[in-house]
Amino acid sequence: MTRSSLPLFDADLLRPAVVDAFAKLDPRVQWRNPVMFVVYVGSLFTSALWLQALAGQGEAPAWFIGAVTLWLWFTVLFANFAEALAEGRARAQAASLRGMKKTVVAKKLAEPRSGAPWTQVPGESLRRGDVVLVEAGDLLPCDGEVIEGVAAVDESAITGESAPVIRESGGDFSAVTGGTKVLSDWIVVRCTADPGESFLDRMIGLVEGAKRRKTPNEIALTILLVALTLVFLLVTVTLLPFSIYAVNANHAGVPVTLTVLIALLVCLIPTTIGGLLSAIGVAGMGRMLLANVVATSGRAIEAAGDVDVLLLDKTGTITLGNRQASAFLPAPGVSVTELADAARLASLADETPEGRSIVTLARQEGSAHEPAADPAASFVAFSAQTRMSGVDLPGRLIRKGAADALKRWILESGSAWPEAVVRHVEAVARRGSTPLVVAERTSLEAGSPARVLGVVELKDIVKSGIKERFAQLRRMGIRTVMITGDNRLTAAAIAAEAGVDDFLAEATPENKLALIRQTQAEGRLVAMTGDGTNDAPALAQADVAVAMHSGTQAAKEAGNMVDLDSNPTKLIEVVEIGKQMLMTRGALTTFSIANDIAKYFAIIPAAFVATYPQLGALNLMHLASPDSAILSAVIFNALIIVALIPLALKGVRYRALGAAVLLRRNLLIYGLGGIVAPFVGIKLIDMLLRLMGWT
Ligand SMILES: Nc1ncnc2c1ncn2[C@@H]1O[C@H](COP(=O)(O)OP(=O)(O)OP(=O)(O)O)[C@@H](O)[C@H]1O
Ligand SMILES: [K+]
Ligand SMILES: [Mg+2]
Repeated sequence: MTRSSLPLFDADLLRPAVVDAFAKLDPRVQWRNPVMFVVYVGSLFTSALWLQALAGQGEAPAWFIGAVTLWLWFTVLFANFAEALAEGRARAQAASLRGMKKTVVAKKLAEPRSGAPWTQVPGESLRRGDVVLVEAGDLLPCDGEVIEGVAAVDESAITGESAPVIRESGGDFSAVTGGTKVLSDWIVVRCTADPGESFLDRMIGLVEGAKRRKTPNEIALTILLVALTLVFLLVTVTLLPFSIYAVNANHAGVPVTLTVLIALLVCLIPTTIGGLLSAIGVAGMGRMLLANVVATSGRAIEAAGDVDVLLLDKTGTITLGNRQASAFLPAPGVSVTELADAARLASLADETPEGRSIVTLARQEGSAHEPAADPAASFVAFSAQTRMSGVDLPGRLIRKGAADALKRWILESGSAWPEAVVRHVEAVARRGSTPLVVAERTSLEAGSPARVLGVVELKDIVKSGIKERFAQLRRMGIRTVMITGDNRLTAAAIAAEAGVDDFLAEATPENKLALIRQTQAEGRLVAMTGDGTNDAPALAQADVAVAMHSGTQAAKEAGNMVDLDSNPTKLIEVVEIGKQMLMTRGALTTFSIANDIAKYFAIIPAAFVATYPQLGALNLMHLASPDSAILSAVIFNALIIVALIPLALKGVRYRALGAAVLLRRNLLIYGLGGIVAPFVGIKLIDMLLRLMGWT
């Protein structure tokens, strides 16, 4: 689902933004933005000069100093306002997600199991590690992980999707989010976040000014802007002695005033981009939320604009991930019932959806005897490293798992790997299903008798519409690679069906991590989309890491974005938003610097015509008077910030064109626009001032 965009200038957001613009006059806030800090100090300076003028000792007429001062303060306030408005919008969007964060009464369990006594506590008192019981009709009091039970959960408050989802312990569907509602049955949940630290809270922290950090690109741009500011500061400061010297040498003219010098400085430094820079970044986060993506890192949004490779996990990301056992294919000489019985024994303690579905299918296939809970049985849990699970009974070890893992296990015993099983495995894999081989040994000693019992087919479905979306990513210049723990044949079948560019099969979490590191070492920016706990290390390493909201808590913690729609191709939007943000920043920087050219013509002749009358010839714009020229330039400089707020908040339009074409287009529009706009704007303001009788 996509949330509807807020109107750009919503009355409910405008008022607080205006108040906030004044609150941001705090020098500690201003200090964070060096370019605007110069304007801030300049405004303080001219304010003092104005007071002096009111007292009758002004360097220029009080009305002139007063008017310049007023517009310098407006410049600071407009920049503050842009930032406050962007923050307000992003906050409002986040609040629409947090709307359900009401006070919830939690049933806190004394022990981490169902049936333990519970006490009622307020949801805010819960800490990481606390265990709660959530029953039908209850709201989830915290973000957490299901450790027992299965329930249908209404997550519409977060995803906007009305169909309930199943949340259960064990597999990749165990994460639950605070504020969502359990519709049926019950679950025992371990809280994974302290109050105020859920991923939604972190995202909100990111848009709040106080906690926001500059991204690497923002820092680089800020350094450039500061360097420019320093150059202009130096130029302006040295103009004063020159002016005084010229007046003394010629015994004629008047030296330039401090007010004019400060006005000149503010007009020349890159205030347009300086004033809008943080608004552009915050607006990017807001746009992510509109796409139903909660970003917890500004740096990741920026990196998204430059992504080269997208790695995706298969199960749960490209496919629906609800792998269900659909058939038993016994080895020669083994009956279906015998295979079903063994598979069932090996799955009794397997809490993954795969394990549970095997038990269900075994019952349907006539595995009649309910295996008694054998006190001597010890269960071997599934792990992404071993890629198998099973049970150890006295004199009988049963395993089920990936074919290559089981093959190694069987060959260790010295037994053969039957050809018939290879054929079953291949047939299942070619259908895009996951084959699980079931086998048994009498002991782990080499040479102990072993037997392969057959293959269980786990069916999964490729999410619809995915192929077209991958084609779109290809057009954007992004390579898609599927990485899966599954075997090569299944991987190849799913890769072909989904239309990815490449795949890596039989991958362990270490392999996934290694692939990302290697790709990054080649100088490429890597995005990763995944849902499972075993994807967490890879997600933590990727530059842009989008965790599926349907996935595990571990995946969400490791990623730097969560897609509430759990849509693997959401990266298309994420990339577009990233590119749009980078382009907006570039466009406004170009515009801001191009602006200077016109300002030279407007303000320099005006500032120094009193000192060097010959400069009058440079008054190409035929402005009314030197005072009017300077004031018009200052007013234009302030108003252009307001005029560009919509562009900063909405972003320039992104089109899937080549990078070079885009750059040329933007240079033309914003470079040329930046040169022309002030000539027109300053002239108009000058005429208006004259009409109103100000100058
Ligand atoms: N419960 C289980 N018991 C035994 N073996 C399993 C179980 N679940 C999965 N396997 C086997 O282990 C392999 C890897 O596991 P898993 O599917 O979790 O890997 P993955 O790296 O997350 O890949 P994917 O992209 O498919 O999610 C599976 O392909 C399957 O052969
Ligand atoms: K400027
Ligand atoms: Mg997985």
